[in-house]
Amino acid sequence: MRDLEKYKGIIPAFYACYDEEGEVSPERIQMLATHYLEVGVKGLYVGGSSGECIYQTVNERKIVLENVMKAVGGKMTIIAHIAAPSTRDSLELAKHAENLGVDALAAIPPIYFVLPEDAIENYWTSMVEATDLDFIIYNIPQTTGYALSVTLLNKMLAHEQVIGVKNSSMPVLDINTFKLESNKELIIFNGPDEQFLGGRSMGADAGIGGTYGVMPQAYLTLDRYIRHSQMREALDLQNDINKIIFKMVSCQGNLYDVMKYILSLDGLKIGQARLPLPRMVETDFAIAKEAHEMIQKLLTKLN
Ligand SMILES: CC(=O)N[C@H](C=O)[C@@H](O)[C@H](O)[C@H](O)CO
Ligand SMILES: CC(=O)C(=O)O
Repeated sequence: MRDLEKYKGIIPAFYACYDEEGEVSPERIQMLATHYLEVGVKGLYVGGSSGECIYQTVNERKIVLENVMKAVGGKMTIIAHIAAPSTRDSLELAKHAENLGVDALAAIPPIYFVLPEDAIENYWTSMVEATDLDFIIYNIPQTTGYALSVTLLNKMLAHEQVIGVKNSSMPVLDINTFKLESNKELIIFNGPDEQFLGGRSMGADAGIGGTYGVMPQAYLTLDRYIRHSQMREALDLQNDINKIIFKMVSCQGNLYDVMKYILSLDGLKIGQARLPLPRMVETDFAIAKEAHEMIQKLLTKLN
């Protein structure tokens, strides 16, 4: 039986860290990873959507993971997202991640071409077979165009290494369905941060999220309320979190660019989001500052 306890908690999706020229910055990666270790989150999810993996070369993705591991490896749970457009590159990243000693691999389905389900199964299975690591399916239909079926989930769960799903589809019912219809005990990570409470209430064991990185303490508290069945407090806090997310996404610039700017206001400089992700426009800066103030107020209230 694999140890699933090490995944049960708050796992921020790690942001891409660039220098002022837009190059992957080893120093900034180590600085940001160390920051999250000090905040006390359970682990990090490296190289996913928030890590801008889609816009990075295989070599850059390796540098990112190497520096995360250098800073916090062995001190927190590390999940490496290793899906790349080709199976070939994904396998290279999988083996590299295993050599670095990460805890688990995660992968989206193949992107761009709409492929039949058996091609998706083959893609994931090659990654599972490439290493001995735990493997997490990443279900995010709104960006990949493929919604995980219970049939494929159960085929994948037949592999001992496949331990669960990071579920970013919007229906909370999907989480519940995967829990009830799966043929073995599995771990489910809530994806949409706006419904962390909903996902956890309907069976998610943990969370991996894109906005945890700008307010990890808020999600740590929310997770604690849920574990202690303080549902009234949990809903109030989820609402406070959502007002901040709604504020951030009201910017024209991409959410990742906005969150990087917000982190920079706290001295955590990790550059800008990579194009073609839209950068912040002039009017966004005041909105992002407001979001930053809302975060500070919330954290003060929680302390
Ligand atoms: C579509 C998407 O990227 N979803 C992320 C992961 O599940 C979430 O963490 C969002 O970043 C978050 O819920 C903000 O909308
Ligand atoms: C947002 C998220 O979970 C990701 O980076 O994939």
